[in-house]
Amino acid sequence: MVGDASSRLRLHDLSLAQAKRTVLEQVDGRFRDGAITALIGANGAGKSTLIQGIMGLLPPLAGKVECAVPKERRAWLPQQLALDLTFPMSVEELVMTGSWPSHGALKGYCKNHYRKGREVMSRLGISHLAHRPLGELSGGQRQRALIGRTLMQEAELLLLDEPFANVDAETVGVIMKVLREMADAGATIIVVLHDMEQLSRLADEVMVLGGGHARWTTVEEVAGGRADRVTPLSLGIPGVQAC
Ligand SMILES: Nc1ncnc2c1ncn2[C@@H]1O[C@H](COP(=O)(O)OP(=O)(O)OP(=O)(O)O)[C@@H](O)[C@H]1O
Repeated sequence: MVGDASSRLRLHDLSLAQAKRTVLEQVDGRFRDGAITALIGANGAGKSTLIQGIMGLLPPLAGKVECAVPKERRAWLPQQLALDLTFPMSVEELVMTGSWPSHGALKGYCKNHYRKGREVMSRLGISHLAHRPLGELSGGQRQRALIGRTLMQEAELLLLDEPFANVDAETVGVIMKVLREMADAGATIIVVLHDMEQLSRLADEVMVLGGGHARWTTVEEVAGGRADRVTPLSLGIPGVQAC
């Protein structure tokens, strides 16, 4: 069942491949609306692959992704290394592009867009950087601007791939606060994380990838270093299955 109040993103027996090589098999699960799910696993376990599959950038080998979040409310923040932010654009211009998925890229902005853009930059503490070119930002400033873009978009499904890599501690705190506020407003958030301290601070639920499969565990299990030994859990969400 898809589209009920509790979970607008579900994976059914999902298998994904990169360059014809199977990376993940039979991944099942529901991602709860309003929850932050940490996606963890060793390098090469398939975390980015799963994110690409959920975003529809990688067609399934088998199974399916069911997502009831409208396309214009889905946002994906790739790893910073994968981003080319050298093109000539200011922080404000980047944030404003968050309105494109729902408003269109060619219509121009009205004063409400600009007001909202200013609010978003203020919330992230980057108002003073509004006219700074992206190429002149630090890693943390850049990440705040990118999160600002997703706020401008009013993202209801947000996938973030290692959002705290190369980011200062203050920015980590600011971004965590904004992500929690987005989740409290009902957004479904999935975050690839490597740092267990960040996971403990941020995550409500945890999906572990390894050996080509996924399983659900809890923050407590991961914090206790037992994630590799837990049996699949439903995390209290009826119907969640794990491999
Ligand atoms: N574009 C690609 N072409 C071919 N193989 C790929 C491609 N992208 C990823 N892979 C392979 O797919 C597997 C899963 O990679 P993926 O990037 O999803 O892992 P990850 O868990 O995100 O790793 P990391 O923690 O290092 O970012 C790896 O074996 C990787 O080499």
